[in-house]
Amino acid sequence: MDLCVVTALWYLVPLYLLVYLLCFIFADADFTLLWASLVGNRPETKLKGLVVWVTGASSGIGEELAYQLAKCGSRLILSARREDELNRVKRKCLECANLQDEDILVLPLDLLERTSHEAKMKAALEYFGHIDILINNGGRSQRSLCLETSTDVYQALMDLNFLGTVSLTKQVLPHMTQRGSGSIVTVSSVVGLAGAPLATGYSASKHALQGFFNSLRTELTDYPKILISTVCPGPVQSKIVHNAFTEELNKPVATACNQEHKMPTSRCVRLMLVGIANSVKEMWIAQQPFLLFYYMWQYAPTIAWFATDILGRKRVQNFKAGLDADLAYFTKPKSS
Ligand SMILES: NC(=O)c1ccc[n+]([C@@H]2O[C@H](COP(=O)([O-])OP(=O)(O)OC[C@H]3O[C@@H](n4cnc5c(N)ncnc54)[C@H](O)[C@@H]3O)[C@@H](O)[C@H]2O)c1
Repeated sequence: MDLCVVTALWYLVPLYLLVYLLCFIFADADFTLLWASLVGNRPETKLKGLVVWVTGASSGIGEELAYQLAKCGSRLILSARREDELNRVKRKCLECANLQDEDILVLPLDLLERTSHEAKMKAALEYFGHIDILINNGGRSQRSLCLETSTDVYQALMDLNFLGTVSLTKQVLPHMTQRGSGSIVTVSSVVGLAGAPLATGYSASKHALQGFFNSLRTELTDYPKILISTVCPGPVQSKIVHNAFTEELNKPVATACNQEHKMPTSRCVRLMLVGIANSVKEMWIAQQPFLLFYYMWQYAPTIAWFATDILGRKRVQNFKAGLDADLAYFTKPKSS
């Protein structure tokens, strides 16, 4: 081989690896999604005018989805249980975007009341005539040790996060297969791919969603214009810890401290919209060092087990010491 080529390779390969490493250190999403955000379709172009149904739109990620979708010019169906909160979100959408009152339908919905979902679907169709995108976002997390957690809590987590989502999806899907197009986007979690202590039931419900939607996607290969997408965020600023289940139903979380160390909600939602606009089937969204864990779980599970055992032990110790479980990764345990 020519000496010049060998010398060039000698310098280029480490340079390539260095660039790759730097990209990875500063990445906050998987490379497909980051690539789409650099060179792919812009949500402002692709989502304009589409009818998007968002569940869990009264706070956190769902609320931010409403604002960013409104700015993209999407028409919205906002669902959650509290109508007054949804009206507040609607008002803010109208203030920040160029939409008319009739472009946003407030449709209160309880994911647990599965018998009401058919009527909600009818109401949505009567209003807009069709649905382009369903974003299954509503859900609750968990902060409790398995040994102390009542089976009722596990039942409630599966009823809400899994069956509630499946029920609404089953209402919307026939409409999309009839039209031959549409997107069903489901907010799963990093714990839908891996496991985390204090979240055994939550993680199980998100794994169930992953299994359901991964299977559904392959069942729908005759409908190439229907997108089934799952979003797997790591820690994101929202009310999720405050609203989490504990060891007993109706027992509130004791310590939910500030969320500043987590990914800003606006960044998570921007990446989600980029993913939807570019038909990304699975999105990994997390800041480092959490993003590293997704890759380890995917490509080096033995190393992932080792690392999660160390972090998991610390998380449990801190939880028992009365510290916020998320923040506890970055702080020393205190007994008072
Ligand atoms: N914030 C995070 O760190 C994080 C990470 C991974 C995944 N997620 C997922 O993101 C989604 C949104 O959560 P968030 O972080 O915005 O939390 P959040 O608590 O701020 O919002 C949850 C939303 O779900 C709604 N909801 C709860 N129970 C409902 C019911 N029975 N019927 C209808 N709506 C109901 C709430 O009213 C609220 O609007 C959830 O599915 C959650 O599992 C969040």
